[in-house]
Amino acid sequence: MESSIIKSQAYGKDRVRVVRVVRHADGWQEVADYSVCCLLSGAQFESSYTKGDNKLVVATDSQKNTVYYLAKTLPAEKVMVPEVFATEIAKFMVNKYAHVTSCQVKIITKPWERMKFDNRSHPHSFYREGKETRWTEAVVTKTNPPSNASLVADVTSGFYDLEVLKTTNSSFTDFWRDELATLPDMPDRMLSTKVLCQWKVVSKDIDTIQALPFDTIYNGAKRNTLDAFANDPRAWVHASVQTTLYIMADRILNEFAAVDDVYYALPNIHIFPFDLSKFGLKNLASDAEVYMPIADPSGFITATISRPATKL
Ligand SMILES: O=c1[nH]c(=O)c2[nH]c(=O)[nH]c2[nH]1
Repeated sequence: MESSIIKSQAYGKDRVRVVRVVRHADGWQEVADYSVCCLLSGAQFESSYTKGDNKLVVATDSQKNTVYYLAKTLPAEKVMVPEVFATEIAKFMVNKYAHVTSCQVKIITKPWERMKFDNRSHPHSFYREGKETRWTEAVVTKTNPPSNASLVADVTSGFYDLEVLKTTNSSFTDFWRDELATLPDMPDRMLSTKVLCQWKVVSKDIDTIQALPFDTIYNGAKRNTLDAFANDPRAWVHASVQTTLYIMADRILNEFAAVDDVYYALPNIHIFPFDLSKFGLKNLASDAEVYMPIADPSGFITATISRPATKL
């Protein structure tokens, strides 16, 4: 047992729930609602695992306190953008504690939509529209531990549980045929998925990363996802979830130079026409109007898409 070695370790506080309100003089208010996970790493923590030595252990309780402390003391704009808040927390940890060489902060946001009445946005009332959830994970690392000399940050951001459905303009035909293939060609089908999309910005110094337009990238990723799903003619011509995924990611990479790669996970939530021929009713192929959603199993299409390596 005692000859075992630690291959990696990280510890901290998960599910730190914090709500930050920004109150403007004219009565307009903003809200950010977060669940934060903060994890510290460093070789000197090994003795807390192997020798029962807590001397260098920054209590997870203290890490939780730090999240609230920073939510109050940072300028509001550094708290309201989750990517910036995550990098601020991680930067604070690696700067304050010499023996912390890397800090990983994940923030899940609870999206509150501002209420609108007669097309006018309400100054301080919000509602939850869908299940779609934005999150981010920032990792800040000392380039030359244990010195504080320089820090690099990697940020991965995304959203999950964006549910979409279209009732036509999707197909799946001309696939591999053998004795195990029973699925007929589907030249026109329903398509439904629950989108998980994430994008990565790698190895930047903190100031460069914090200057990126994270809200714009998030809104653009969502817009491109929906637009490619509903409108991109290539998704219709090539016709598979795989093609739709590639088009979505390609559009995000083309629009946002700061994004290094894009990952999607797209379950193909099957909704098949219900065979009513026993009742003398035509409800298959082009006659389909009544469908049965299939809870399980679903297809599951994933890929990470990036730019081609630049030639030197
Ligand atoms: O878009 C699809 N891609 C597949 O790989 C596949 N496989 C399947 O059964 N249906 C679908 N649909």
